[in-house]
Amino acid sequence: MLKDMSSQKDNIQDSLLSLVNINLQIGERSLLENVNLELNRGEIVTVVGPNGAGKTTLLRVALGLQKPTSGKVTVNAGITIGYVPQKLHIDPTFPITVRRFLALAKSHKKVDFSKLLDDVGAAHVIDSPLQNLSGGELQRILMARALMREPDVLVLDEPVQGVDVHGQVELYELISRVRTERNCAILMVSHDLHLVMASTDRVFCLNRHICCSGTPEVVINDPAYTELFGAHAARHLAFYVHDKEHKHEQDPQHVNSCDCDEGKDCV
Ligand SMILES: Nc1ncnc2c1ncn2[C@@H]1O[C@H](COP(=O)(O)OP(=O)(O)OP(=O)(O)O)[C@@H](O)[C@H]1O
Repeated sequence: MLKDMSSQKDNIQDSLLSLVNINLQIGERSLLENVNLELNRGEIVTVVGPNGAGKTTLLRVALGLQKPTSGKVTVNAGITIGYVPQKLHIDPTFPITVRRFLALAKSHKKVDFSKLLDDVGAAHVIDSPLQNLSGGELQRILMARALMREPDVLVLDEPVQGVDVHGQVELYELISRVRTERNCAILMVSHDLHLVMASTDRVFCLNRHICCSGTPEVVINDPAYTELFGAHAARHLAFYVHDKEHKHEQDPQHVNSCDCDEGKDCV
Protein backbone atom coordinates (compact mmCIF):
# COMPACT_ATOMS: atom_id res chain seq x y z
CA MET A 1 0.00 0.00 0.00
CA LEU A 2 2.75 2.39 1.01
CA LYS A 3 4.65 1.50 -2.16
CA ASP A 4 1.60 2.32 -4.28
CA MET A 5 1.19 5.69 -2.62
CA SER A 6 4.81 6.72 -3.18
CA SER A 7 4.74 5.77 -6.86
CA GLN A 8 1.54 7.77 -7.21
CA LYS A 9 3.33 10.76 -5.67
CA ASP A 10 6.24 10.40 -8.10
CA ASN A 11 3.79 10.60 -10.97
CA ILE A 12 2.26 13.88 -9.86
CA GLN A 13 3.77 16.53 -12.12
CA ASP A 14 5.27 19.55 -10.47
CA SER A 15 3.69 22.36 -12.46
CA LEU A 16 5.76 25.54 -12.20
CA LEU A 17 4.01 27.80 -14.66
CA SER A 18 0.79 27.71 -16.59
CA LEU A 19 -0.94 29.84 -19.19
CA VAL A 20 -4.68 29.35 -19.58
CA ASN A 21 -6.75 30.78 -22.44
CA ILE A 22 -4.32 33.60 -23.12
CA ASN A 23 -5.45 36.25 -25.60
CA LEU A 24 -3.51 39.36 -26.48
CA GLN A 25 -4.86 42.10 -28.66
CA ILE A 26 -2.83 45.22 -29.40
CA GLY A 27 -4.78 47.83 -31.32
CA GLU A 28 -6.46 46.04 -34.19
CA ARG A 29 -4.01 43.17 -34.09
CA SER A 30 -4.52 39.89 -32.39
CA LEU A 31 -1.06 38.61 -31.32
CA LEU A 32 -2.11 35.60 -29.23
CA GLU A 33 -5.35 33.64 -29.38
CA ASN A 34 -6.53 31.21 -26.76
CA VAL A 35 -3.06 29.90 -25.87
CA ASN A 36 -2.75 27.19 -23.22
CA LEU A 37 0.62 25.95 -22.01
CA GLU A 38 1.88 24.26 -18.87
CA LEU A 39 5.48 23.84 -17.77
CA ASN A 40 6.49 21.14 -15.30
CA ARG A 41 9.70 20.78 -13.32
CA GLY A 42 12.39 18.83 -15.15
CA GLU A 43 11.00 19.21 -18.66
CA ILE A 44 12.08 21.10 -21.74
CA VAL A 45 9.27 22.74 -23.67
CA THR A 46 9.97 24.41 -27.00
CA VAL A 47 7.77 26.88 -28.82
CA VAL A 48 8.35 26.85 -32.58
CA GLY A 49 6.72 28.96 -35.24
CA PRO A 50 7.43 31.23 -38.19
CA ASN A 51 8.58 34.86 -37.91
CA GLY A 52 5.98 37.03 -36.27
CA ALA A 53 4.05 34.04 -34.89
CA GLY A 54 4.07 35.55 -31.39
CA LYS A 55 6.78 33.38 -29.80
CA THR A 56 8.64 36.20 -28.01
CA THR A 57 5.33 37.79 -27.09
CA LEU A 58 4.24 34.52 -25.50
CA LEU A 59 7.43 34.36 -23.44
CA ARG A 60 6.90 37.97 -22.35
CA VAL A 61 3.40 37.10 -21.20
CA ALA A 62 4.72 34.05 -19.30
CA LEU A 63 7.36 36.24 -17.65
CA GLY A 64 4.81 38.86 -16.62
CA LEU A 65 6.43 41.48 -18.86
CA GLN A 66 3.32 41.76 -21.04
CA LYS A 67 -0.17 41.69 -19.62
CA PRO A 68 -2.58 39.57 -21.68
CA THR A 69 -5.92 41.03 -22.72
CA SER A 70 -7.57 37.99 -21.17
CA GLY A 71 -6.56 34.66 -19.69
CA LYS A 72 -4.61 33.60 -16.66
CA VAL A 73 -0.89 33.24 -16.01
CA THR A 74 -0.03 31.24 -12.91
CA VAL A 75 3.51 31.07 -11.58
CA ASN A 76 4.15 28.87 -8.55
CA ALA A 77 4.78 30.93 -5.45
CA GLY A 78 8.43 31.21 -4.49
CA ILE A 79 10.00 30.00 -7.72
CA THR A 80 12.82 31.84 -9.46
CA ILE A 81 12.86 32.45 -13.20
CA GLY A 82 15.99 33.06 -15.26
CA TYR A 83 15.58 34.73 -18.64
CA VAL A 84 17.91 34.87 -21.63
CA PRO A 85 16.47 37.44 -24.04
CA GLN A 86 16.68 37.22 -27.80
CA LYS A 87 18.88 40.29 -28.15
CA LEU A 88 21.53 41.87 -26.00
CA HIS A 89 22.69 45.29 -27.05
CA ILE A 90 26.40 45.60 -26.35
CA ASP A 91 27.72 49.14 -26.62
CA PRO A 92 31.02 48.87 -28.55
CA THR A 93 32.30 52.06 -26.87
CA PHE A 94 31.93 50.51 -23.42
CA PRO A 95 34.35 47.58 -23.27
CA ILE A 96 33.47 45.13 -20.53
CA THR A 97 34.97 41.75 -19.71
CA VAL A 98 32.88 38.65 -19.14
CA ARG A 99 33.90 38.63 -15.46
CA ARG A 100 32.75 42.23 -15.00
CA PHE A 101 29.53 41.58 -16.93
CA LEU A 102 28.68 38.69 -14.58
CA ALA A 103 29.66 40.75 -11.53
CA LEU A 104 27.07 43.37 -12.54
CA ALA A 105 24.26 40.80 -12.44
CA LYS A 106 22.19 40.54 -9.28
CA SER A 107 22.78 37.43 -7.26
CA HIS A 108 21.65 36.39 -3.81
CA LYS A 109 24.94 34.80 -2.92
CA LYS A 110 28.59 34.96 -3.87
CA VAL A 111 29.18 33.13 -7.13
CA ASP A 112 32.38 31.42 -8.20
CA PHE A 113 32.52 32.75 -11.78
CA SER A 114 35.27 30.34 -12.85
CA LYS A 115 33.20 27.35 -11.79
CA LEU A 116 30.02 28.78 -13.29
CA LEU A 117 31.73 29.40 -16.63
CA ASP A 118 33.33 25.99 -16.49
CA ASP A 119 29.83 24.52 -16.08
CA VAL A 120 28.66 26.16 -19.30
CA GLY A 121 31.88 25.45 -21.22
CA ALA A 122 33.06 29.06 -21.36
CA ALA A 123 35.84 29.25 -18.75
CA HIS A 124 38.34 30.27 -21.43
CA VAL A 125 36.65 33.63 -22.07
CA ILE A 126 36.38 34.84 -18.48
CA ASP A 127 38.73 37.79 -19.08
CA SER A 128 37.74 38.44 -22.71
CA PRO A 129 35.81 41.55 -23.71
CA LEU A 130 32.15 40.70 -24.22
CA GLN A 131 32.27 42.39 -27.64
CA ASN A 132 34.85 39.85 -28.89
CA LEU A 133 32.85 36.71 -28.16
CA SER A 134 31.50 34.43 -30.85
CA GLY A 135 27.73 33.90 -31.04
CA GLY A 136 27.99 30.55 -29.25
CA GLU A 137 30.26 31.92 -26.51
CA LEU A 138 27.92 34.86 -25.92
CA GLN A 139 24.94 32.51 -25.57
CA ARG A 140 26.86 30.49 -22.97
CA ILE A 141 27.67 33.67 -21.02
CA LEU A 142 24.04 34.79 -21.12
CA MET A 143 22.99 31.37 -19.92
CA ALA A 144 25.60 31.52 -17.12
CA ARG A 145 24.23 34.89 -16.06
CA ALA A 146 20.69 33.49 -15.94
CA LEU A 147 21.91 30.44 -13.96
CA MET A 148 23.39 32.71 -11.26
CA ARG A 149 19.83 33.09 -9.96
CA GLU A 150 19.59 29.30 -9.58
CA PRO A 151 16.32 29.36 -11.49
CA ASP A 152 13.51 26.85 -11.21
CA VAL A 153 12.48 27.93 -14.69
CA LEU A 154 14.93 28.98 -17.39
CA VAL A 155 13.40 30.88 -20.30
CA LEU A 156 15.49 31.05 -23.46
CA ASP A 157 14.49 33.11 -26.48
CA GLU A 158 16.21 31.59 -29.50
CA PRO A 159 19.30 30.41 -27.65
CA VAL A 160 21.13 29.26 -30.79
CA GLN A 161 20.60 32.23 -33.07
CA GLY A 162 23.70 33.22 -35.00
CA VAL A 163 25.46 29.99 -34.06
CA ASP A 164 26.73 27.46 -36.62
CA VAL A 165 25.25 23.96 -36.78
CA HIS A 166 28.03 22.39 -34.72
CA GLY A 167 27.65 25.10 -32.07
CA GLN A 168 23.87 24.62 -32.08
CA VAL A 169 24.23 20.92 -31.32
CA GLU A 170 26.57 21.76 -28.43
CA LEU A 171 24.23 24.43 -27.05
CA TYR A 172 21.23 22.10 -27.13
CA GLU A 173 23.34 19.47 -25.36
CA LEU A 174 24.25 22.08 -22.74
CA ILE A 175 20.58 23.01 -22.30
CA SER A 176 19.67 19.33 -21.77
CA ARG A 177 22.50 18.96 -19.25
CA VAL A 178 21.44 22.09 -17.34
CA ARG A 179 17.92 20.68 -17.07
CA THR A 180 19.19 17.33 -15.77
CA GLU A 181 21.80 18.67 -13.35
CA ARG A 182 19.64 21.47 -11.92
CA ASN A 183 16.25 19.78 -12.24
CA CYS A 184 14.77 23.03 -13.53
CA ALA A 185 12.19 23.48 -16.27
CA ILE A 186 13.22 25.04 -19.56
CA LEU A 187 10.92 27.01 -21.81
CA MET A 188 12.55 28.02 -25.06
CA VAL A 189 11.73 29.49 -28.40
CA SER A 190 13.19 28.39 -31.68
CA HIS A 191 12.50 28.79 -35.39
CA ASP A 192 14.67 25.88 -35.96
CA LEU A 193 12.92 22.53 -35.89
CA HIS A 194 15.77 20.45 -37.07
CA LEU A 195 18.09 20.33 -34.07
CA VAL A 196 15.68 21.26 -31.34
CA MET A 197 13.45 18.25 -31.88
CA ALA A 198 16.01 15.92 -30.36
CA SER A 199 16.44 18.10 -27.24
CA THR A 200 12.89 18.76 -26.16
CA ASP A 201 10.18 16.85 -24.31
CA ARG A 202 7.23 18.77 -25.70
CA VAL A 203 6.78 21.12 -28.62
CA PHE A 204 4.16 23.81 -29.15
CA CYS A 205 3.71 25.03 -32.72
CA LEU A 206 2.53 28.60 -32.51
CA ASN A 207 1.06 30.80 -35.18
CA ARG A 208 -0.80 33.25 -32.92
CA HIS A 209 -2.75 30.24 -31.69
CA ILE A 210 -1.35 26.80 -30.83
CA CYS A 211 -1.60 24.83 -34.08
CA CYS A 212 -0.49 21.58 -32.50
CA SER A 213 1.47 20.37 -29.49
CA GLY A 214 2.86 17.23 -27.91
CA THR A 215 6.01 15.18 -27.97
CA PRO A 216 8.26 15.83 -30.98
CA GLU A 217 7.13 12.48 -32.45
CA VAL A 218 3.48 13.49 -32.24
CA VAL A 219 4.00 17.02 -33.52
CA ILE A 220 6.11 16.11 -36.51
CA ASN A 221 3.32 13.83 -37.74
CA ASP A 222 0.55 16.35 -37.14
CA PRO A 223 -0.99 17.76 -40.35
CA ALA A 224 -1.11 21.21 -38.68
CA TYR A 225 2.66 21.10 -38.33
CA THR A 226 3.08 20.25 -42.01
CA GLU A 227 0.68 23.04 -42.92
CA LEU A 228 2.64 25.53 -40.85
CA PHE A 229 6.11 24.61 -41.98
CA GLY A 230 5.48 23.02 -45.36
CA ALA A 231 5.68 19.39 -46.37
CA HIS A 232 9.30 19.73 -47.42
CA ALA A 233 10.36 21.09 -44.03
CA ALA A 234 8.38 18.48 -42.15
CA ARG A 235 9.94 15.68 -44.19
CA HIS A 236 13.42 17.07 -44.47
CA LEU A 237 13.73 18.37 -40.94
CA ALA A 238 12.99 15.09 -39.25
CA PHE A 239 14.80 14.21 -36.09
CA TYR A 240 18.39 15.16 -35.77
CA VAL A 241 20.37 12.64 -33.79
CA HIS A 242 23.99 13.45 -33.59
CA ASP A 243 26.25 10.46 -33.72
CA LYS A 244 29.22 11.45 -31.61
CA GLU A 245 31.32 8.62 -33.06
CA HIS A 246 30.87 10.18 -36.44
CA LYS A 247 34.18 11.98 -37.15
CA HIS A 248 35.02 14.29 -39.99
CA GLU A 249 38.39 15.72 -39.01
CA GLN A 250 40.43 13.03 -40.71
CA ASP A 251 38.68 13.47 -44.01
CA PRO A 252 37.69 17.01 -44.96
CA GLN A 253 36.09 15.70 -48.16
CA HIS A 254 33.75 13.69 -46.01
CA VAL A 255 31.55 16.74 -45.48
CA ASN A 256 30.43 16.48 -49.07
CA SER A 257 30.60 12.73 -49.42
CA CYS A 258 28.93 11.89 -46.14
CA ASP A 259 26.17 9.33 -46.60
CA CYS A 260 24.27 10.25 -43.44
CA ASP A 261 20.95 12.07 -43.79
CA GLU A 262 22.51 15.43 -43.05
CA GLY A 263 24.42 15.67 -46.35
CA LYS A 264 26.71 18.68 -46.40
CA ASP A 265 25.10 20.06 -43.21
CA CYS A 266 26.48 17.13 -41.30
CA VAL A 267 28.88 18.22 -38.55
N1 LIG B 1 4.19 45.79 -28.35
C1 LIG B 1 3.75 45.46 -29.57
N2 LIG B 1 2.85 46.22 -30.22
C2 LIG B 1 2.38 45.87 -31.43
N3 LIG B 1 2.78 44.80 -32.11
C3 LIG B 1 3.69 44.02 -31.52
C4 LIG B 1 4.23 44.30 -30.23
N4 LIG B 1 5.11 43.33 -29.90
C5 LIG B 1 5.14 42.50 -30.95
N5 LIG B 1 4.30 42.89 -31.91
C6 LIG B 1 4.02 42.23 -33.18
O1 LIG B 1 3.53 40.97 -32.86
C7 LIG B 1 3.97 39.99 -33.79
C8 LIG B 1 4.63 38.86 -33.05
O2 LIG B 1 5.90 39.32 -32.59
P1 LIG B 1 6.91 38.34 -31.86
O3 LIG B 1 8.20 39.07 -31.66
O4 LIG B 1 6.26 37.78 -30.66
O5 LIG B 1 7.06 37.20 -32.94
P2 LIG B 1 8.11 35.99 -33.00
O6 LIG B 1 7.32 34.77 -33.29
O7 LIG B 1 8.93 35.97 -31.76
O8 LIG B 1 8.95 36.43 -34.26
P3 LIG B 1 10.48 36.14 -34.64
O9 LIG B 1 10.56 34.68 -34.94
O10 LIG B 1 10.67 36.96 -35.86
O11 LIG B 1 11.35 36.56 -33.50
C9 LIG B 1 4.89 40.71 -34.75
O12 LIG B 1 4.17 40.99 -35.92
C10 LIG B 1 5.27 41.98 -34.01
O13 LIG B 1 5.50 43.03 -34.91
